[in-house]
Amino acid sequence: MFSKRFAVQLQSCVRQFCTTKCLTANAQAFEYPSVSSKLVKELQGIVGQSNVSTAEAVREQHGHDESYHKSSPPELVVFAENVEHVSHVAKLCNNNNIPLIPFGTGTGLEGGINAIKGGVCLDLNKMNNILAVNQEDFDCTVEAGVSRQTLNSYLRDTGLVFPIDPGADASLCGMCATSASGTNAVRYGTMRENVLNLEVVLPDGRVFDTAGKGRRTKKTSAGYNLTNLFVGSEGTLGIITKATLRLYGIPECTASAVCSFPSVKNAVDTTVNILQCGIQMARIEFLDEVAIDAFNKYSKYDMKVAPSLFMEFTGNEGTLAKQVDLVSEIVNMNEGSDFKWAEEAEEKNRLWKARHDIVYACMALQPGSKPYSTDVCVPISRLPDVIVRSKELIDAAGIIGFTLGHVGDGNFHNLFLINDDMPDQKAKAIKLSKQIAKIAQELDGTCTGEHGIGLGKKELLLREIGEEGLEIMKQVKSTFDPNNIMNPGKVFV
Ligand SMILES: Cc1cc2c(cc1C)N(C[C@H](O)[C@H](O)[C@H](O)COP(=O)(O)OP(=O)(O)OC[C@H]1O[C@@H](n3cnc4c(N)ncnc43)[C@H](O)[C@@H]1O)c1[nH]c(=O)[nH]c(=O)c1N2
Ligand SMILES: CCCCCCC(=O)C(=O)O
Ligand SMILES: [Mn+2]
Repeated sequence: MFSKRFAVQLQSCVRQFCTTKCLTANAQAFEYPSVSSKLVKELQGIVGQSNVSTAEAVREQHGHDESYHKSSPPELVVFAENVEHVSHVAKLCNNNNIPLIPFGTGTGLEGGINAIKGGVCLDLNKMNNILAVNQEDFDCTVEAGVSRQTLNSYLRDTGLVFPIDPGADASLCGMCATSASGTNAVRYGTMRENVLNLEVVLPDGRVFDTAGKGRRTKKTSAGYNLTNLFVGSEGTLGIITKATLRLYGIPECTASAVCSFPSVKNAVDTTVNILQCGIQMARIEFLDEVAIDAFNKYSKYDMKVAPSLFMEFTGNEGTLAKQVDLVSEIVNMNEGSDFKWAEEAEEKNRLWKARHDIVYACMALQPGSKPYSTDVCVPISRLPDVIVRSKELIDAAGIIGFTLGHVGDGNFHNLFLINDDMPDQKAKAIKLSKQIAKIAQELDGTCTGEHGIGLGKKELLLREIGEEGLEIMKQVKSTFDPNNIMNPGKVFV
């Protein structure tokens, strides 16, 4: 008798053989079988007919995120309503060797959802219940489709907030999957520091909780950190169906300010000085003069067109005043000027919304274009060097590039606008972003602080962690996903 394990291995060899044959016969074919009409019927049997769509418009909508990557629609889209749906769909795809791509809200910036190997897109938006808010314990549990703004609206009267804030209203489990962050990370950390537990469905249909069922402690030393294995896994290991997240009390007082500098270096040096003095900031964001120009035009501001810092201070009345005085001194020391304060809640919200809208502000300067953005992160002392060098490279390439970022974390972006009619511009953007990522890596940094690897940074991941590191990651993947059906073609070269 064959053991079950041997049978699985044999099945996998047969598949590989068939795949090779299929590819030789037809260079256009995916390395996976197409979804058959029998499988469509079986999927309909699991989730109901109305939750399976092969309509072109629906497939197209699920074939790309907000990045420049060419759209690759899945063969069909399945809408899951509960974890049982997810489990049965995963198992069926796994048994038939069909690629399965989890879909949050499609706001990713690295082509994470593009179905480059065909298969089934699993849309989780219908799983949109907020399952628990434990006010005394500062945590909550949400289903996969709940977005960060929906959660924060729900929390409005509790005095609590979930602070991780990518510019888009992304799904919270999508944010887990990309290890997202945003302007608040300098104070609250990224998704990695704020996820207490995840419910995950593996490709074979097994459902498990990464920290153990119902666990929601701030600390744990119990075994391997499976929670953080899934944070940043970009849909390549399993489907995250629930997340238990940390919440925070809304600070008693906040104040926001902007100020301008004569050069990029002055602005970035200011950031480094503030952090080196141990001043706890809630936000320190940088926008260069090119980005400020777009910001003014799109959001109707009249800031000086110069490298600028956007800051937020939090505390009580006493501590806030002290922090503000210290920061003002550091800003003056670095020749900063034009301090403008936003004190009313409405004005503060307008300022930070405008900051979050910056991608759209830049895109409005060249309608019809797509954003191509870098996302490097370096140790804070290296930040002035890498930002100045990236801007020099952009100027030398003769392309418009916007520079901005979460400089309080050593994380920043250069944004280039890409248009199909401008292949030259695209080639320059690709070359520049590789150069900038390599500079960051040489300065002990990473090619992605928060957007992930997706399709565009696979080579850079190899460069960053080396052959051995990548091989170990692949071994981890094959433990969870031996048939390589979970979001194939992403993350790994
Ligand atoms: C204007 C604007 C501004 C920003 C950003 C985007 C845009 C359009 N982003 C990027 C984006 O919002 C971020 O990557 C989100 O985490 C993506 O969440 P979605 O739900 O949209 O995931 P989306 O559906 O795009 O999927 C992203 C990846 O996660 C996987 N995935 C999604 N849901 C999953 C699940 N439940 N289980 C397993 N895998 C899943 C997908 O398969 C894919 O690989 C960002 N980001 C950031 O970190 N900081 C920022 O400041 C910004 N700013
Ligand atoms: C130049 C900006 C592109 C960055 C994309 C969005 C983002 O992460 C942000 O911080 O804004
Ligand atoms: Mn960002």
